[in-house]
Amino acid sequence: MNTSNSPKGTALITGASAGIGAIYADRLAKRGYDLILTGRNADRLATLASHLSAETGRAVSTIVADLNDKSGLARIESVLREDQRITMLVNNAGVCSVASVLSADVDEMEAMIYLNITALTRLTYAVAPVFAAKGAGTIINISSAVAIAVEALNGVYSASKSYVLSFGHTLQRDLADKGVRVQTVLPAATATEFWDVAGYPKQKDAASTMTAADLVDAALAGLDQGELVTIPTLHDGEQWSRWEAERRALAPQFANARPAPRYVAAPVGKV
Ligand SMILES: NC(=O)C1=CN([C@@H]2O[C@H](COP(=O)(O)OP(=O)(O)OC[C@H]3O[C@@H](n4cnc5c(N)ncnc54)[C@H](OP(=O)(O)O)[C@@H]3O)[C@@H](O)[C@H]2O)C=CC1
Ligand SMILES: N[C@@H](C=O)C(=O)O
Repeated sequence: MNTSNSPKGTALITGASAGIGAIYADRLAKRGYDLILTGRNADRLATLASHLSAETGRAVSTIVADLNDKSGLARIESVLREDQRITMLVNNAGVCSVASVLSADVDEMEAMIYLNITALTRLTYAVAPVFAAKGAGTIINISSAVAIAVEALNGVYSASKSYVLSFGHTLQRDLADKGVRVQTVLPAATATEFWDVAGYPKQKDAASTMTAADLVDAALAGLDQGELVTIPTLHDGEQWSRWEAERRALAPQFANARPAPRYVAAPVGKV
C-alpha cells in the first residue's frame, strides 16, 4: 500500500464500501486526499482501497467496523481524535426505511437512529476539537431532501435527517470562527443499494433518481463554492435561500413573555 502523506491530508469516509460513500472516495482521492475508508463489508472496502491506491497513488487504508456497535464506533472515534493527518470527515453511512409507524419494527427504528444520528454525532464530537485546535478541517454531513420533505418516507428516517440538518446549522455557528468548514448535503433520490436496504428497490430506476456520481460531483462543487447547505437536485437555489432567510428571520420572534393575542382566552362566561 502507498504510504504517501498528501498535502491535502486524509479524508475519513464512513459508509465508503458502496453508493455515495464509494464515489466520495474516488473523487477525494482524485483531488489529492489520502483516504481512510470505513464500513462493515471488508471485501468491498479492500477492493476499493487497492483500486484507488493503484489509480491515484494515494495512501488508502480501511477500517472494518459496524457503527451500530459501540466498540466499532469507539474505534473510529479514537482514530479521529488521534490521527493528526485527518483533515476531512465525511459522515455518510446511513440507512432508510419506507415503512409507516404501523408496520415498522421499532428495534430497527432504534438501530437507524443510532446509525444516522448517534454515530454521526459521536464522530463529529471526536473530530471537531482536533480541527478547532488546528484551525482547519472540513466536516461533510450527509442529510437528505426528506429533512425538509419530511412526509416522503419513514418518519424516523426523515426526522434523523432533519437532525443532521439542524445539527449542521449549529456546528457552523460553533466552528466557523475556528477555521472549520461544515457542509450539510441534502441528496434527493439517488441510485444506490440504499433503496434495496430500505425495501423500495424500484426507486433506483425511477426517472427522477440521480446517479451517485452526479450527486457527489455536485456536492463537491457546492463545497468549493463555500455552501453551508447543498441540495444538488434543487435547480432554483433561490428557493432554498428564501426558505433559510425566513427561518432565520423567524428565530428572534419566539422570545416573548406574553402569549400571542390569538391564544388569549376569552373571559369566562363571554364565550
Ligand atoms: N440513496 C439515496 O436516495 C439517498 C441517500 N441519502 C443518504 O446518503 C448516505 C449514503 O447512502 P447510499 O450511498 O445511498 O446508501 P448505500 O446503501 O449504497 O450505502 C450505505 C453505506 O453505509 C454503510 N453502512 C450501512 N450500515 C452501516 C453500519 N451499521 N455500520 C457501518 N457502515 C454502515 C454501508 O456499508 P457496509 O454495508 O459495508 O457497512 C454502505 O457503505 C446515507 O446517509 C443516506 O441516508 C440521502 C438521500 C437520498
Ligand atoms: N432524500 C432521498 C432519501 O433520503 C429521497 O428524497 O428519496
